[in-house]
Amino acid sequence: MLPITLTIAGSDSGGGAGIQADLKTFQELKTFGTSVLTAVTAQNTYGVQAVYALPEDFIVEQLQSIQSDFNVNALKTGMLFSASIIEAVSKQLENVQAPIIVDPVMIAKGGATLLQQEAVDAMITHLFPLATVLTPNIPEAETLTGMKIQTYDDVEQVAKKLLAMGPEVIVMKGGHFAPEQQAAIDHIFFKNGDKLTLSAPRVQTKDTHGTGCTYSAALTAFLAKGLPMKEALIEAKRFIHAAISHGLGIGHGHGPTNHFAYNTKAKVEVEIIE
Ligand SMILES: Nc1ncnc2c1ncn2[C@@H]1O[C@H](COP(=O)(O)OP(=O)(O)OP(=O)(O)O)[C@@H](O)[C@H]1O
Ligand SMILES: Cc1ncc(COP(=O)(O)O)c(N)n1
Repeated sequence: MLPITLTIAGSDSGGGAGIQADLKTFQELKTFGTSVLTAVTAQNTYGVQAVYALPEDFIVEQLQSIQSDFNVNALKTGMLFSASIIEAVSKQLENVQAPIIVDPVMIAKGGATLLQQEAVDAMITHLFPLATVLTPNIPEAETLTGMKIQTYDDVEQVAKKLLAMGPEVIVMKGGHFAPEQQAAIDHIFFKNGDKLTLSAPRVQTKDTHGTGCTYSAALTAFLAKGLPMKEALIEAKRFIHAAISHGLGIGHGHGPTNHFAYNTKAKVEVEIIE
């Protein structure tokens, strides 16, 4: 049976992030992608020009349509925008057995707000207890914990605080961490105390629009296909690295990543430290 994936996220008219990045990734990884739209953005590679959030009851309606018909094997959340959307979505996910990947999207590359300030608390209270994996970038992890991250020790302390909020796995994404380093390193922490570090060469490119969305969508797809957690994390890192390495040169700002690359280009070895 074809694995079924679901993304609950915002639309990016520019096609590089949000629902569009998620569905492209789901398709490339041979899963059947479904979607629940939370908001629509007018967006391109320069940034976000406008945001229109959908009414909560209509978001719930979409989710109920999927839940009443499909056996979703894994799902992710992306842009959730407001406290009321987070509350409505979380309530609907309470009895879900499939893995839930929470990408705590807050701010777009150009600085636009994709999560209202007061929604941060709602995310921690209502959604984190349901999360299997949480995938913050460094600024998001700082906002969620009120702690500053400068060293590896800080990364570990922050991850511990996030684990205490409910998720089983925390992926501290390294795109924003130590950009002078030659590597893009993700530090992963498990509830049972295990750690996993995944490192790949840092690519010098401005085409990184949608990296976070694409990464969490790839992780969702690999989990939906039944890969064990560590293997799914490693393959998702390979997917995003291929996508960043082979930019498409689309648009005039921060271009999208290449969702075809994992299947069409030679694979880069990811360094795995356990
Ligand atoms: N220049 C780069 N070269 C290689 N890998 C990268 C680069 N930038 C980010 N990554 C990887 O991409 C994934 C997403 O990380 P990142 O920290 O960029 O997420 P994000 O901040 O949510 O995305 P965005 O910046 O698009 O909002 C991680 O695995 C990270 O290591
Ligand atoms: C609709 C939408 N959702 C999410 C992001 C963030 O994208 P990313 O963090 O992957 O660059 C975005 N720019 N637009």
